[in-house]
Amino acid sequence: MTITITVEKDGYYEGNGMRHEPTVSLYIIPAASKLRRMLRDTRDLIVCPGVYDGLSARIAMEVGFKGLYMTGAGTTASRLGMADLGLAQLHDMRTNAEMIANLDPFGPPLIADMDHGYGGPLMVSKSVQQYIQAGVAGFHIEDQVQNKRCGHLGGKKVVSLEEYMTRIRAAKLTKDRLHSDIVLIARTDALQQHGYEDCIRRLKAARDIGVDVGLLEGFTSKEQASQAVQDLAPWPLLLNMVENGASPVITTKEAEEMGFRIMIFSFASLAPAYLGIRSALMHLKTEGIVGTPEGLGPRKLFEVCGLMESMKVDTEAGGDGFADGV
Ligand SMILES: C[C@](O)(C(=O)O)[C@H](CC(=O)O)C(=O)O
Repeated sequence: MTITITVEKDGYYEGNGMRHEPTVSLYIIPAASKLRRMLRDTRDLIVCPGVYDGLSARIAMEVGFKGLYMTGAGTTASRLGMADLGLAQLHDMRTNAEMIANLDPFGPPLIADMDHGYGGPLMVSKSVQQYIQAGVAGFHIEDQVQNKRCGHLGGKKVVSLEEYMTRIRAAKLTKDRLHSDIVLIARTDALQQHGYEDCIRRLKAARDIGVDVGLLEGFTSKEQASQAVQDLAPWPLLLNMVENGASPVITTKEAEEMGFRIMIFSFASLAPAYLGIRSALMHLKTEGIVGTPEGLGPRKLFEVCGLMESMKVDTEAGGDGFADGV
């Protein structure tokens, strides 16, 4: 059966000879659909810097990245002041992701860390539903045990393939039930404990359930990274580049040549923030002044955070809050 739908200029559409009111916005493309289309319609590597709060996300958008990645390590460090040891819960992760994903409705899609899904299949389902409702475009879910840790630390443990697949199935079923385009990314941390072949087995099992993208965490060599792309082709793979972590340094150019489709840089904002803040505070301690470069006053920082757009909204609505500027 062929259904022809004609969308009219006013957004109404015709179907079965009748005019229908649009039930979905024709103007804002959901971030999940945007990301899905980027994966499907281009061959480009989608580069997503890791962001962990509103300011780091705003900076990444100012620089013009086409995608963003919300790091769980960064979220845990900035919201809880703790190390990436499975301490952030669904609430911490979802509220952070929701804020970042909604900073600019026309902005870059956000891929978010979902750790192990925060529990059994029921919790995974709840997590997926909340990420969808938060406007997250894609997320990765892994096979580490509940007492998880950063993928670039030693001593990681993973659950059995069977248990991991219950998480994956719960995620896929929830996505389908909610008719969401959210991009599912299966991550395996099994390399340390079980070796490369087991990782490929786990990722293939996730792929066969209908997961969109694979992530093998903690490659130990460039050859291994390249091999994984070939072993799983044409299934798209995501590369997590953590400089000074467990893996060799791989640039975006090299990742693109290897055939990766998405690349995240988990510590892209967190490490420079540590260096920048520490150096400024050391200066304050020793010199009695922060020493902020000229031009970097409150106004500049607020501009990065949408000052002009906010003023426009008020003025267009007839408000006089900014009649005399700021
Ligand atoms: C990708 C990751 O899950 C993250 O939280 O950003 C971390 C990054 C890290 O802690 O090195 C991970 O790789 O486990």
